[in-house]
Amino acid sequence: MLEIYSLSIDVADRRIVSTINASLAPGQSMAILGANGAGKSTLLSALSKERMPAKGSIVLKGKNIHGMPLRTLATSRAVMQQQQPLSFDFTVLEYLLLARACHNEPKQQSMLFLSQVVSELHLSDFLECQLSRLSGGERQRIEFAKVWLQVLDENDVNGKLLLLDEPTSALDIRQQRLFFKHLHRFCQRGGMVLTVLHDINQAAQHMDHLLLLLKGNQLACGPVAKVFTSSNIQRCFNVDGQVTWLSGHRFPQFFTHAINQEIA
Ligand SMILES: Nc1ncnc2c1ncn2[C@@H]1O[C@H](COP(=O)(O)OP(=O)(O)OP(=O)(O)O)[C@@H](O)[C@H]1O
Repeated sequence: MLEIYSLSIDVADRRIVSTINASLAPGQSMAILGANGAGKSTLLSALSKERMPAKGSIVLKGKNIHGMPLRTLATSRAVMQQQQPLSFDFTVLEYLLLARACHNEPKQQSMLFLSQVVSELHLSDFLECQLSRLSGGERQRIEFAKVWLQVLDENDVNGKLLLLDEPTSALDIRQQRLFFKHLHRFCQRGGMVLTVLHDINQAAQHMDHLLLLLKGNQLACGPVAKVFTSSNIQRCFNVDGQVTWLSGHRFPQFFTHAINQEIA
């Protein structure tokens, strides 16, 4: 379980995120939505312990993450940033193996877990490739495999947390669908996913819960059906439009009004 209590975050002496309260149970997924500059990445950086909050607490499996030994934290949650800098030109295999550094295990064991993830995410063909020669979308698929591999253990991914910052930004439409299929499987096995997404309709289709941020404040948080409303989305993004439940679909979608209608 992930619990966030009254979390506020300052950056350069300015309050960027205020009083966030949310929770995520094993098996659940949540998207953080909001306009550019709303504070989504800042919130994610505090949840990953990269940034110290000004107020509030973040509790993972009943323990405050700020009192947790680093190895426990590293094996309990993994973070996929928007862009990972390349320090060395690893092969994909070498790069993925870095994810196991926090597990005190023989290399043979690391290789077994790696094979499991690589086969599940259909990445076998990339293993011998140099990371620097991959396309943006291919690289993003490898980064996703890396976070999955980091938290995997004998109990699979039960109770483990993935924190993802725009994980589909470079993926084509087929790869996006596959990505959400994998994410769904991760949650079915008791994993938790908290992700920043820019595509609000993708979030409404694939996530269980949404956290809407408006200028660093929590505008709404809860199940998609409750939170993904025309008024919330209009307010959150300052755009005219309407939420519609299309027949034959079990999720809502937001359609903006024609641009000339908005201007008029
Ligand atoms: N290092 C920093 N120093 C000063 N201000 C910062 C710093 N990092 C972020 N900010 C400010 O914090 C606010 C929130 O930034 P953040 O990156 O969290 O937004 P976001 O919702 O992720 O935006 P986007 O959708 O554009 O990625 C912005 O106004 C940004 O200018």
